[in-house]
Amino acid sequence: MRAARPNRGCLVRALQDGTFPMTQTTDVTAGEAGDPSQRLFRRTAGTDPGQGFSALVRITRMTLGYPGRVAVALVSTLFAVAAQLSIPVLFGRAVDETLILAGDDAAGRASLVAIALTLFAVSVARGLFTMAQNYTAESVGHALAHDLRLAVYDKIQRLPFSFHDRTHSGDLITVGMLDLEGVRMYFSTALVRTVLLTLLIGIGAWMLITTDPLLGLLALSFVPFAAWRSSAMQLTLRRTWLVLQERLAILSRVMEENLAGIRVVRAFASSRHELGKFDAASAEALALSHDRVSIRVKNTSAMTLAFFAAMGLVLWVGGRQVAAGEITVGTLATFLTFMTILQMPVRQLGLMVNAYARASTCGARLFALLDMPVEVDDKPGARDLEVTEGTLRLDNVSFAYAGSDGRTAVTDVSLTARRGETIGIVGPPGSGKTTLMHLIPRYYDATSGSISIDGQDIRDVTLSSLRHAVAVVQQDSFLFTTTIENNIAYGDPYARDRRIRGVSESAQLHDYVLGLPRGYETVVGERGVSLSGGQRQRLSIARTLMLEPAVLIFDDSTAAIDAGTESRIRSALRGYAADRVTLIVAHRLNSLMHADRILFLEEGRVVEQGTHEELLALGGRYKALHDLQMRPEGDVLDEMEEAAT
Ligand SMILES: Nc1ncnc2c1ncn2[C@@H]1O[C@H](COP(=O)(O)OP(=O)(O)OP(=O)(O)O)[C@@H](O)[C@H]1O
Repeated sequence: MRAARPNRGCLVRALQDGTFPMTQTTDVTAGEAGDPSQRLFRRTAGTDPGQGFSALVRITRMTLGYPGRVAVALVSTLFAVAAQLSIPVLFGRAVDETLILAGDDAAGRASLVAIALTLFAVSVARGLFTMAQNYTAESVGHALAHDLRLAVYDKIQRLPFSFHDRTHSGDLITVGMLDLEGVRMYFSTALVRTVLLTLLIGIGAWMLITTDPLLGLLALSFVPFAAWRSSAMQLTLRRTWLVLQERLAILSRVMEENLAGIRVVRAFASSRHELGKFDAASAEALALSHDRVSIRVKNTSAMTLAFFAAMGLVLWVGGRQVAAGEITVGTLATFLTFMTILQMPVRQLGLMVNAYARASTCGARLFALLDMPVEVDDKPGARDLEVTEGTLRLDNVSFAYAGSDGRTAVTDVSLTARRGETIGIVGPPGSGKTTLMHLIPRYYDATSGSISIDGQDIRDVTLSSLRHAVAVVQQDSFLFTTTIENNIAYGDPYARDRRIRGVSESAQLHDYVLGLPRGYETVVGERGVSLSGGQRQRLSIARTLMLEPAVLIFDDSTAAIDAGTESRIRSALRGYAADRVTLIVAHRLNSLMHADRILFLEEGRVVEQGTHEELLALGGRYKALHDLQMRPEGDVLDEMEEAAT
């Protein structure tokens, strides 16, 4: 019976409680319980205050790595504040001078002109210093972001496969883009603005209060309210922004999955169901966006009201004082001008508070990623692998994936393969063939036992030398969006054309490429010419053949190639295989029955091994598989029908 489709309400609820129906790998919370590092990527999860504070200290220290630019930014801020504070004073004096100019007083006029010119010069200076402050502060942020971006990229390259198994690539990209942005803004929006606002409000308040305490307090009365509302607004906006980010991430994953699986969606006529998922995610994002606009509008209006109320009070009280001759009109103008100047920075105080909050959480997440241990890495003092005899040896190798509760995917596998030998590995799906192959180039480290090449334990040699010596033609043949030639020469960008053509011929790709209008210059990959599965696999084989490794692994990499082409590839590689150990994982026995030895894996263990003939004579699992594959299809179907009746 077909399960009922979830209605829209269910989908919205599912989005809210994080149980949105998606594949396991796309669920942001997947694996979180067993793996604390995954909490790193929950954007709405709170950061430990201690971690947040140490992140701020660390960003500040990193910022000091650009002392010249930091000094220029801070000095420019000081001068910009000084210029800004003198504007209301000069303006007040200009007003008083104007009033004194009742008669045609030449000296008074000259003084007014001098004040006007000074005011102009101070305004220009203020503009120039503010420009220098903004430019240098931003440039410090960008330089820091550049360094961190490289560090994040480098880290992602070095993090173990087990980490990538559990982590959605979109989450890593988010850390590398959004979190980095939060850290980038720290110096200009948090630190420099703190200096600016402290000086501006501090010195300004002192100037006003010493001039007239009552009027000064009235002029500053809007500051605490505006600062509070602005900070509260920004922090609320930030919280909703984080939720919005998660909603948008879900939206983009729904879209990504739909694009990647467009054929499945169409084939199952599920467009309406998929549209429902997308609609639910989008409606959530829309509702949040409305909330955000409403928060912003309400708070901005409240701050404007507070400012004009304070201004009204200053005018009322100040006007009475002017009438009573206690202060001059110029002094009142100074107070009003100062309020106008102070208004914008105070209203933006929330941005500063937000910049601290953002930098602390973004920084904590970013540093958690950067500080993550690289499980598979070079040992201190590791030496390059030296291949002499070219012998590969596995001694009682076992392996369990992280989070598998100790259930081993590979158990006690031992094997010795000498140069020139070909070893076939066969077994039912999930029996551990790929896992075993991934232990040899150290994509994962064996949980117990050891693997060595020419007597050197692979954990004692450098990873780069090991991966030059062990090449894997993967199950999934990933192509870069570039020419066929560049894709083949990926492991050796300076390879001569002749060599590229040679490996392409061995992989039975050459004739196909020559048939393309642009030949080896044809661009492939996501947006280029689409190659068939078999052509992609042949390209992937050609790319690996460029490496001249000591151990060559074919991980079910000829499954999409027809038997005739595969046999031609095998013949072409005969000489090549004589110079190295070749391991062939395959489901089709035709692909490996020529091997010198064949291992039959079941539930991670080698249950049978020998040559093709020996295994047939043994009459065990290999023979059963052989009989199944070699029998005419009709016989198998008859047998299945018989079993069913
Ligand atoms: N990255 C992973 N994380 C956790 N478990 C995994 C991972 N990859 C594979 N496994 C599990 O390890 C076991 C062996 O998988 P493996 O891919 O090695 O089998 P296989 O024999 O190569 O299968 P197939 O023939 O289908 O390619 C399976 O139970 C599988 O679910």
